[in-house]
Parts: sequence; structure tokens; C-alpha cells
Amino acid sequence: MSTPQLVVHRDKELMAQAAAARLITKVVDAQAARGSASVVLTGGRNGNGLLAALASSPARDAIDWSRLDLWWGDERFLPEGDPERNVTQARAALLDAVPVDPKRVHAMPASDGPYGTDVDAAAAAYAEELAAASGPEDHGDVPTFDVLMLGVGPDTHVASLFPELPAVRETERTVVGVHGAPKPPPVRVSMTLPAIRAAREVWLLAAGEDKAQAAAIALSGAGEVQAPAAGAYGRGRTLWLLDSAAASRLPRALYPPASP
Ligand SMILES: O=C1O[C@H](COP(=O)(O)O)[C@@H](O)[C@H](O)[C@H]1O
Repeated sequence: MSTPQLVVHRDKELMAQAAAARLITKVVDAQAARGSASVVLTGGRNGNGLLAALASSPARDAIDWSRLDLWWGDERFLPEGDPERNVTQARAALLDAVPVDPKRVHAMPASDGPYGTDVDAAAAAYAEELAAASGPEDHGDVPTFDVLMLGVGPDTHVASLFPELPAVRETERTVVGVHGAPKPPPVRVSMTLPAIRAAREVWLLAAGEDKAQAAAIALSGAGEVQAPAAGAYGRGRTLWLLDSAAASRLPRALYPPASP
């Protein structure tokens, strides 16, 4: 487990731009070191803000997009192309504008796909896809992702792991179907905490006043069942990227020295 590090930016636009720059560097470094890179994307406002900032950065061309695997931490279980699907939003924000290899874009199944409306079968299939992509150098049935990003919800949810629901208690499976999510749509597919913790780096994104309480709770010693964001950490690094509004209720002791 890595102790969370915090970086606080002035506002959500600067946070998105700085996180995009950070991601470009991380991917370029991983490709130089290991030949390819793997990144887990998140949905939500902050995740899509980062992708849009990446799309507008001239430095995006430093990435070899053909040597990048993209995965998702969660998905809203809706028909292919639904505007509320995380993959649809990621395509609109970035992926349609860059030369990704379609075989390396690992979208989670849709509700009109091969598993129909059986979300548990869809989740099991994604778990198999992850297992097939992992090698002996990995720690179990998921690849060692270079960066796994998570938007933090106002209720402290990450991916589709909501407080107190069974998915956040999962200790064996890497991907599960989620039923009865309090945020629409109620049926979702989500990586679990064990899968999230396989990543080299986990980045939690929180911008806006409505995330302030969640950040304060998750970073103040809450349990992961009550505050799933508290249970999300990477093997080598756990990084909270915040704007000043989301950081406004953090205990002073947690506030990074260089922040405003
Ligand atoms: O529904 C979801 O919400 C979270 C957080 O979204 P935000 O809009 O409050 O930032 C997101 O990270 C997750 O991927 C998504 O499915």
C-alpha cells in the first residue's frame, strides 16, 4: 500500500491540464522502458475533463498511440453508443482524435452486446480479458497497469464501487456486476479494489466544491466499505489530484506544503 500524496491545483481547468501533462509523461516513459503502456480510464466529469485537455495538448503526439492499451475501471451497463456510457464519452473527448489501435481499446461490454442484459456474465468476460492480458510478471489476474485513474464521486465512490454495496467488499473477483447503484444507471460493471490495487500508480481526481467532503472523509482514515475512495491505492504510488475547491475541507495536516 502506498501512502496518498496530494497535489492541489488552482481550479479544475488547470488540474485537468496538469494531469494530462502528467499522463503524457508517464505514458512516454512507460513506452520507453517497457515498449508499451497501459492506462485505465475513468468516466465522470473529471476523467473526461482530463481526456479533453489531453486532446488539446500539442504534446499528445509524443505518445505512440499504437503501443497503448486502454482499459476502463467501470462502465454504465447501457447499449453500445449510449451517450451515458463512459467509453462513448471517452471517444468523444479524445479517442476519436488520436490513432489508437482498436484492438488495444478494451471497452467493457454493452447491454446489447454478446452477454445481453446479463451484467454478471459481462463482468466475468471482462475479468477474463484482463486475465488473458496479464503475464507471469504481473501479480495475479490483472496486468500491472501503469496508471489507473479514478474520479471520486461526492459520496466517495470510485469506479462503480459505492459505499456499503457488495462490490466494494469483493476480495476475489477482479470485475463484478453492480446492481442497485445509487447514481444512475443502477446497473454497472466495475473493477474491484483488488484489481485497482494491481496498478503501479493510482490517480484519484477530484475537482469542485461537491467533492470536498468526499476527499476529506476518504483521506481522514475512513474505512473502504464506507468510503471506497479510501481503499484505492497503487503498488508504487497513490496520487490525489485536486483543485482548491475539492481540497477546501481537508484537515490542515494533510494539505501539501506547496499548495495555496
Ligand atoms: O458514474 C461515475 O461517476 C464517477 C465520478 O463522476 P463525477 O462526474 O462525479 O466526477 C466516475 O469516476 C465513474 O467512472 C462513473 O461511472
